[in-house]
Parts: sequence; C-alpha cells; structure tokens
Amino acid sequence: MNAPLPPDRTRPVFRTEGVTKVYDTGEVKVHALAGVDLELYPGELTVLLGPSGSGKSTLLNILGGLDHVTDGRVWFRERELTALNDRGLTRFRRDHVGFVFQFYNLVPSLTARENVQLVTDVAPDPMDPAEALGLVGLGPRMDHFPAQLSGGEQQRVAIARAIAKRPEVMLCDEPTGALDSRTGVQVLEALRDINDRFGTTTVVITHNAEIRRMAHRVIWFQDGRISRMEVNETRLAPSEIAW
Ligand SMILES: Nc1ncnc2c1ncn2[C@@H]1O[C@H](COP(=O)(O)OP(=O)(O)OP(=O)(O)O)[C@@H](O)[C@H]1O
Repeated sequence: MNAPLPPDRTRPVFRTEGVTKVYDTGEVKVHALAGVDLELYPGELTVLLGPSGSGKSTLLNILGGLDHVTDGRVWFRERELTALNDRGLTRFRRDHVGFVFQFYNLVPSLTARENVQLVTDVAPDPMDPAEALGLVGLGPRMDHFPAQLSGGEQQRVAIARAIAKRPEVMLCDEPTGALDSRTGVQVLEALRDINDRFGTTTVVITHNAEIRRMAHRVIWFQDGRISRMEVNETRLAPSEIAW
C-alpha cells in the first residue's frame, strides 16, 4: 500500500455557511447550532470535541442528511444539501455516507456477514461483505451472531457495514463511547485504516479528548459554535493512545 496522501485542502468535501439549528419544543427554544462555518477536506480525519450539548451531534446529523438546518447552507462537493428534499437527502445518505453510532444497531437474528449484506444488497458498487469484514479484522467471525461477539467486535461489524458501500464520508458519533479502552483502540484502528486505505473523509465525535491525537484536525465546539480548531503536525496511531 502506498503511504496515504495528506488531505487536499483546496476542494472541500463539505462546506457549511452560517448553519444554525433551533429546536422548538413548544415551551423552550434550544439553539443547538448558532452559526457554524466549516470546511471538511477529502481524506481528512477530523475529531469533534466539546461539552455535552454543544452541538456536535446536531452538526453531524445535518452533514449526513439526517436533519435539516434552521438557517444557513450546506454543500457536499458542488451539491447543496440544504436545497434537497427528503428524497434527495435519502439518496445522498445512501450513496455517499457511512454512519457509525455509539450503539451498533445490528440485527440480532442475522450473522455479521448478513448484517453487512443488508447494505451491500442495495448499494450501487459495494464490496463483498467478506472483504469489508476482513478489513476490520473479523474475517474469521463472519458467521457469528452479534450476541456471540464482544462490544468492540460488534462495533467493527457496524464499521464494516458502513464501509461496504464504499462511502466517501464516514460520520461517527461516539464510536467508542460504549467500549473499554482496549476494544476502543481496535475500533479506532479500523477507522484509521479505512481512512488511510481509501482516503475516506472521516468525522469522529468523542468525549475522550485523547482521541484527538489521531486526527488530522481537531475542532472544538462550545454553545453551538466552533470555539477552536487545531491541525495536528504529528498524529498518533490509535495503539499509542491511552485513556
Ligand atoms: N430533537 C431535539 N429536540 C430538542 N432539543 C434537542 C434535540 N436534539 C438535540 N437537542 C438539544 O440541542 C443541543 C445540542 O445537542 P447535541 O446533541 O448536538 O450536542 P452534543 O454536543 O452532541 O452533546 P453530547 O456530547 O451530549 O452528545 C442540546 O441542548 C440538546 O439538548
């Protein structure tokens, strides 16, 4: 494998302009995002940090086409996501985005391979499920059911499911949140490996500040705004990160 190229910062994959999100629950209005201007670049692995409620998940859901902005605009390459209807957003998600959440959302009655196959059956240019599971180190466990796998292994099945459709972006919300540090490191290694191999633009939300050391870029949120950004001159491998 050739050494992965550094992110190309001339042509963003995502661009947001003045994104705000207000949740109006009747009695109270919650300002989840209060004007976010951001660019994310091809091949970049970005870690989002910030206190609980600072807007990280809201932004990730908007980038992934799972939620709508209240104001502002979002582009995926040349396409304006904020101009798409629900059907357009569904197609965007299906064709371009792999999601990984804190809880793995695997179907318990299906094996690892069958869980991945749910996605590969409907994707235009998928990997073989066995290949995707091999990439996350689960080749030998392909025919096991979720209940026969550890939390870290189940999360790696979820990652295999997300990458099997060869998405350009991976959006990961607390992917290690339910895991101990040893299994968490294996999950981060799988994400880093996918990012290195395929140049998949990857966003990882975490509460664990140490994880920022594996990122190309770290973005801090505070009160619905970006409060700080930092490019890592040197990155650590997940195995060098301890928490
Ligand atoms: N569906 C919703 N309805 C009302 N308020 C919401 C909804 N979703 C999120 N919020 C509020 O929006 C704000 C931002 O939430 P968000 O989940 O984006 O924060 P976060 O930084 O990801 O937090 P955490 O780290 O705890 O996951 C919070 O005040 C939250 O309570």
